[in-house]
Amino acid sequence: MDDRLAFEDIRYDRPAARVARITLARPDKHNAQGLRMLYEINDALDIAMEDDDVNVVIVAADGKNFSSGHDLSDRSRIGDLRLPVLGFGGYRHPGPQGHMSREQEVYLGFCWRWRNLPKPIIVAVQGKAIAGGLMLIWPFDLIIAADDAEFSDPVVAFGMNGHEFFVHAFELGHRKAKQMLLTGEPIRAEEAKALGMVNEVVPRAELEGFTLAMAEKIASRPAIGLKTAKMSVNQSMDAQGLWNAIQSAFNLHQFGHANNYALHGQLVDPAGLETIRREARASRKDEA
Ligand SMILES: C/C=C/C(=O)SCCNC(=O)CCNC(=O)[C@H](O)C(C)(C)COP(=O)(O)OP(=O)(O)OC[C@H]1O[C@@H](n2cnc3c(N)ncnc32)[C@H](O)[C@@H]1OP(=O)(O)O
Repeated sequence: MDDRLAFEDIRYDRPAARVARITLARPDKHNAQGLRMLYEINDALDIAMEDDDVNVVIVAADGKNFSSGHDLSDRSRIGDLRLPVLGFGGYRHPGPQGHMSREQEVYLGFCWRWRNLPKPIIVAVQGKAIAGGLMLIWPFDLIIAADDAEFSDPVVAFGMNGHEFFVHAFELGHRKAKQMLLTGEPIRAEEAKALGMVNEVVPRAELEGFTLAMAEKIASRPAIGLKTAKMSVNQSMDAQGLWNAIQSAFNLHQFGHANNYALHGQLVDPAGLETIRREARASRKDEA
């Protein structure tokens, strides 16, 4: 057995011929993404890419919510878990310098790498995908949403511009991107589909089966056609300046952390967390 399959925060399985599936498996924390989860996803994607019997990958999540974003309680450090795979280096520098290196590795680096992998990757989303949770969705190719899915990036409340893989305007159009960021409010599944951000919306109970059926259909096609079609669409977005836009926003993101560091002695404005939690509680009351 491949040693890398001994995962803790995800599962890797093969639910159908030529289909691999990665499942986020921390439902008690709403699939908050600590370093371990991010490195495990990266390893699992490597396994799927190296396997010539896999044509398509599904990314799914256990539990009520797809992901609550970065694990705000994670105190592990790059190098505690395994050697860095992208090697930006400088992770141990204090303050914003080291923080920027770490975010280049585990957020920007991973997301851009995942976005450019040669096989199609389909994400199945239910419940909330908050801030960094979008980084486990937007790098991938097709998005199937349950009818209860909602997408938000409320981190302006932390004094930040948004999460680190800044493709918001490409995903939503510039006006909706601004609304999402400036208000912190979620975009729900049907609206996300109308905006072209989500491919299909299905009842929650049908999410797994629908996604698997689509994956099997795609997986029956030749790998070279899948790879070149994916690359061609990606390159048309590259030609519109996607990568340059992402990097510019990443630099502003680092400025935001440095500013918070200077003002609050930490990388985010601590008042923001309470704002986000209060608004999440209020939205649950509205739903009840
Ligand atoms: C640039 C920055 C990017 C980022 O991604 S920053 C992170 C942004 N995300 C958030 O701020 C999300 C905060 N979490 C929430 O708003 C709520 O949670 C939810 C709406 C997701 C769920 O609410 P409910 O159903 O009431 O569950 P619960 O009691 O709040 O959470 C259950 C357990 O999950 C932990 N948890 C939730 N989100 C995170 C997280 N992002 N990082 C670490 N832990 C998290 C809690 O603390 C708690 O834990 P325990 O059971 O031990 O008390």
